[in-house]
Amino acid sequence: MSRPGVLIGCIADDFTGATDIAGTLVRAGMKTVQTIGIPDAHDPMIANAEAIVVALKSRTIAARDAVTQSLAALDFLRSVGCRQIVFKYCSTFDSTEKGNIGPVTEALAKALGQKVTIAAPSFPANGRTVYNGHLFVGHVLLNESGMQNHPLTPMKDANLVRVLQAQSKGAVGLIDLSTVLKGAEHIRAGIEKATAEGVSLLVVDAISEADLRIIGQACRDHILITGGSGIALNLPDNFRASNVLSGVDAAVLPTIAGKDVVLAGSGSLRTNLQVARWMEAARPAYRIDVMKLAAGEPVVEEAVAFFDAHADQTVLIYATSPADELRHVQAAIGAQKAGEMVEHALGRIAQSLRNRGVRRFVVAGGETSGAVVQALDVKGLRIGAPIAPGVPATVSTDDAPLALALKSGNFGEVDFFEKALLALSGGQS
Ligand SMILES: Nc1ncnc2c1ncn2[C@@H]1O[C@H](COP(=O)(O)OP(=O)(O)O)[C@@H](O)[C@H]1O
Ligand SMILES: O=C(O)[C@@H](O)C(=O)COP(=O)(O)O
Repeated sequence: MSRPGVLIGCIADDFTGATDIAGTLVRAGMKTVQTIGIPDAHDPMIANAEAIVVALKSRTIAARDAVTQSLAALDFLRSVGCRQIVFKYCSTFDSTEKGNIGPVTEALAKALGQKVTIAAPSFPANGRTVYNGHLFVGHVLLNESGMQNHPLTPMKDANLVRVLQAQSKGAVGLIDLSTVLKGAEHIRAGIEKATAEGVSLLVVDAISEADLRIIGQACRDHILITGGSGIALNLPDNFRASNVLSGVDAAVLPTIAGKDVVLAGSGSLRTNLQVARWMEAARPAYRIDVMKLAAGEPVVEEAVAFFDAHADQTVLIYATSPADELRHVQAAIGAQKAGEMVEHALGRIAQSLRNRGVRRFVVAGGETSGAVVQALDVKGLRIGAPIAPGVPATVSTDDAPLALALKSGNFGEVDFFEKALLALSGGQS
């Protein structure tokens, strides 16, 4: 069988989200490459890919910039022949008050000539489900899950129809669970009916992977699909059904020798627990004091000196702090500015540590991962086996490869850092 070319192209609005969906496609048996930004169409790293995930850092930037970047990613993906496009955003629908999920979806749909587009953020493996248009995290509504305190994208409303409507020009509707449970034909009929009524965006309920599978089947012919990584789990099946996948084992990565480090810039509840667990085990940890950073003190140099002083151990360098401390810092400095300062500092620290022989990086936080990966000048990632749901091991595609675990703030069990370090060093996680 001749190589069918790239089948699925994803545009991810942050870097951990990108590795999440890339890992999902790999698990589903597709040879997948994650690019950091938009590569050249002839870049050798994408030569044998069946799926390409373009990682953007567009979740919290101005909506018009997010649209421009996403359309450029779309142009690239179409130029290499992608047959289906997935716009991947967060399973907790992270967005600022002014976007960007609505504007980017509408711009992509317009460019692709698609009248109605689904929004399916549900990710049951990580406890994110959508019921009657409301997003739950575990047993609680999104706005009670800790996400209401997110440093950059506080989510204060769990009603996704309302949230998406506030960001969109077109009308937003709902395909509810009772329709999903009746099967793909009923979902298609529901989509057709909504389209006839002038709806152009449809939040779709899903509380299980089985629901997502049916939705994937129902939207087999949609050239654009949007959602979390859960929706991608079954998309490869649509291509498998037409016998165009190579079937090669997609997840074998080389082991990367060198030192390692954990960098945490997420403010999420789960990362706070993971940091606490590290300290309970009395492992070395350096806390980035954001007020000192803002005052121009040499925090980056201190963090690097801390690393040097613990040469025979793995260190954690973190800015992660509980919600009340975060609020205090944000009130003093401003949320956006504080976030940028922390990201910049962690990026510089990552550069210095690479110069000291660090080759394996565990990074917590989506924006944080974006900053670190860009500072390390990584251009692409090969995707390996999962360390936790939504977090695969990865190895950069360059000549001096780095091993990276890019973790969404809220993903992973409390011992994730240990597991990730083990997985990146070639051990079993
Ligand atoms: N102590 C802190 N004070 C202010 N901002 C912080 C602090 N710690 C982290 N941040 C910022 O909060 C943001 C966290 O976002 P992100 O890395 O995407 O984490 P998550 O994956 O949990 O969303 C980043 O911009 C980061 O720089
Ligand atoms: O869908 C998800 O939950 C993740 O893939 C994701 O996008 C993570 O974003 P951050 O929590 O900002 O890392």
